[in-house]
Amino acid sequence: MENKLVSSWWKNVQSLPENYKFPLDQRPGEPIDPLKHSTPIIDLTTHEDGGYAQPAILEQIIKASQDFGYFQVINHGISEKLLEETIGVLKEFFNMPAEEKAKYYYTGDPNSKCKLYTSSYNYQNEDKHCWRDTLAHHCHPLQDNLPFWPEKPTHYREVISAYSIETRKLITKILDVISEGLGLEKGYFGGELSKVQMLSANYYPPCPDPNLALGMHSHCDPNLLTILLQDSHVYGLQIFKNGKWIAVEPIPNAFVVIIGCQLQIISNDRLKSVIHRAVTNSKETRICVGNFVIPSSDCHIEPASELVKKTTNIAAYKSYQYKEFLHAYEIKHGDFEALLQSYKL
Ligand SMILES: O=C(O)CCC(=O)C(=O)O
Ligand SMILES: [Fe+2]
Repeated sequence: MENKLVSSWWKNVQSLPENYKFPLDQRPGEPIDPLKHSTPIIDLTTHEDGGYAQPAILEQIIKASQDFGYFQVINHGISEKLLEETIGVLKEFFNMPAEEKAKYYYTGDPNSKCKLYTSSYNYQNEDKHCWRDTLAHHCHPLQDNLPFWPEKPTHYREVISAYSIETRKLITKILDVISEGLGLEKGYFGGELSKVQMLSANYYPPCPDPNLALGMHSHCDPNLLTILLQDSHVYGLQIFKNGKWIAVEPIPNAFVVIIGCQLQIISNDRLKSVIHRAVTNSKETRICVGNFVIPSSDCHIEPASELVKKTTNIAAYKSYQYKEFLHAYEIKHGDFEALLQSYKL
């Protein structure tokens, strides 16, 4: 079972196995160079009193979330050391011997609290596999979830605890700016809307033929908001805009913030959920650590009534429970437009 993990066998192959070669229409192709494109980068430097150094932050975040559905944040307050340790301990995890990783291998048990899998949860039924392994577990509340995390590498729990606490603070800060920008009360996205926090770390080893393979399929994130920590210099993330794939420049120590489907719906289409994917490269391993803020499964979701009242007065989406949306997402997540359409009023 454990030998399926690409992190355990990629060094033994010279060419890409057939079941990793995607059909022509799904192959990566040449993305648009990010440097020819205005990537939204937002500086979160704060004054001593906690206020932002740049007064325009609110408008910048809302504009980037409207126009792109994603942005990058720099000077966010999380130490470089912690970010390096986080990437480092995850690299160590995926580089452990196959027998050690086998303890966490996902066997299809939906109750397992720490899942290590390759390509997707649906490996058995896939026609083609993605060139990646993923380690996923919940991280909030910390004390309830920590006992299920990997015990090795020995400093995994210490580093990832600190990382989870710091990223939750940053996410809360960003969500507070978004709520203010949308004219909603402070803390609007707290409580049930952001009850769950999940870490999902992706490991993409060097791929023998990156032109034929994919690291992660094109998708939108079904949750509220995601922040991604990328390896400091390895390209891989791409976003889809105006019919084209654009590479997202890896900026050292920055986070990529991705607007999830729930934020698009709650904001009544003011903010956009971005379609994105990951490609591979032949030279370097890439790690991308995702932190997903997720509503509780019973949480009722609908366009925020205060926002609807202040704007069009017409809610674009019906109300539903988050678990219903997630179920629909699992069935048709490749077709983002159809998914959102099915919730339109
Ligand atoms: O590896 C990446 O850059 C993409 C990760 C991602 O989109 C996800 O985990 O949902
Ligand atoms: Fe994603």
